[in-house]
Amino acid sequence: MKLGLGLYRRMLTTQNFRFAKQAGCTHIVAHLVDYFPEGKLHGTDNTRTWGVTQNQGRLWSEEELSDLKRAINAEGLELEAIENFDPSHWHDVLLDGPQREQQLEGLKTIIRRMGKVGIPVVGYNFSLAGVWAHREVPCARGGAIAVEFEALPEDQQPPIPHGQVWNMTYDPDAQTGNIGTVTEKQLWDRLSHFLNELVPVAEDSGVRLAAHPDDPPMPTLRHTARLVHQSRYYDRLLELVPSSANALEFCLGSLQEMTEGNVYEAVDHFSSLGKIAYIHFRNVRGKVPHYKEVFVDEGDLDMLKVLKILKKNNYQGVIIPDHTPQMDCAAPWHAGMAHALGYIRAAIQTLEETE
Ligand SMILES: O=C(O)[C@@H](O)[C@@H](O)[C@H](O)[C@H](O)CO
Repeated sequence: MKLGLGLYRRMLTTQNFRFAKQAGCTHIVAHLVDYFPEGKLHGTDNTRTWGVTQNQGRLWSEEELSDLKRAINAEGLELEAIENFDPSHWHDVLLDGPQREQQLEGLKTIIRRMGKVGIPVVGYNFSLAGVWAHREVPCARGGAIAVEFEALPEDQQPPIPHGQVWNMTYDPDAQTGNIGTVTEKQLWDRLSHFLNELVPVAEDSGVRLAAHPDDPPMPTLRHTARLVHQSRYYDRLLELVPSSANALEFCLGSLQEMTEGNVYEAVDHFSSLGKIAYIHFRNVRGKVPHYKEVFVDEGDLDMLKVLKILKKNNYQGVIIPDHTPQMDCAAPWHAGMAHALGYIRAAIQTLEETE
């Protein structure tokens, strides 16, 4: 098992690479979409989104991907994954819009470039409403600020406006109105087309596509269906296009928030199949429709038990904390991460010693 750190676009700096190295990480997961400029997962509602996407008509170039990899390698770390496509690269893939085929070609180009540069994984979240309706509250130990989700009744959930998807605005000049209702069948058909097109290219390029489950794992949100809101839907996703390149960005927190299934069994099942590309290692209290994110050592999930199962199945991939509560100090994000990384590293070392 390898320890990694996820860094948002504006945090991809030498200083943060060193921070990761100092905390015992060997790998970096890089977010290239410019959300979270303040370096934390923040709340979202009708008025607050993840912002406007910055890459309209501009695919990530081979040069910028290799520059990033080089900068990370220079600090003695590996670049394991790019997490999330930019909505400006694939909004019509998600929304089944007129530019769908052209955008799929763009995604293929990105994957080929990643393969050439040697970045082995791209994490994606096939979701229309995205990570929506979290509130920032002091809900973790000692009053640490973290996010809480409490589902609004369906009729109070605002539909997704035109020009917006996955909680970001890709077209600030879009006409008024909204995308209306999207059914489960429509969404699975869109995913199926996406995977059929992309998985063969990923396979040829030596890149794995890794699916994030729904966060929050509600069956619908903002009148649009969700895909993986129970762990069994991960099986359905994998069966659509069987390939080693069709894999999972396995988010323990999201799985624990689901109402059905057993997370330990899911960890056992998907890790024994070799389907986990990398892991979001975070903890929560509660389940949908109401849960809170908490420190890794105070949630409902027994994180050590999870690691033992991974070890039993010889999981060799990367584990990142994903996000943590903010700690009260001059560097709230870094302190939260250092705490989680220290916890995971100690647990992995202990498990390795007992071999
Ligand atoms: O990094 C974060 O803070 C999260 O928002 C992500 O884990 C997110 O859930 C995934 O990237 C999927 O969009």
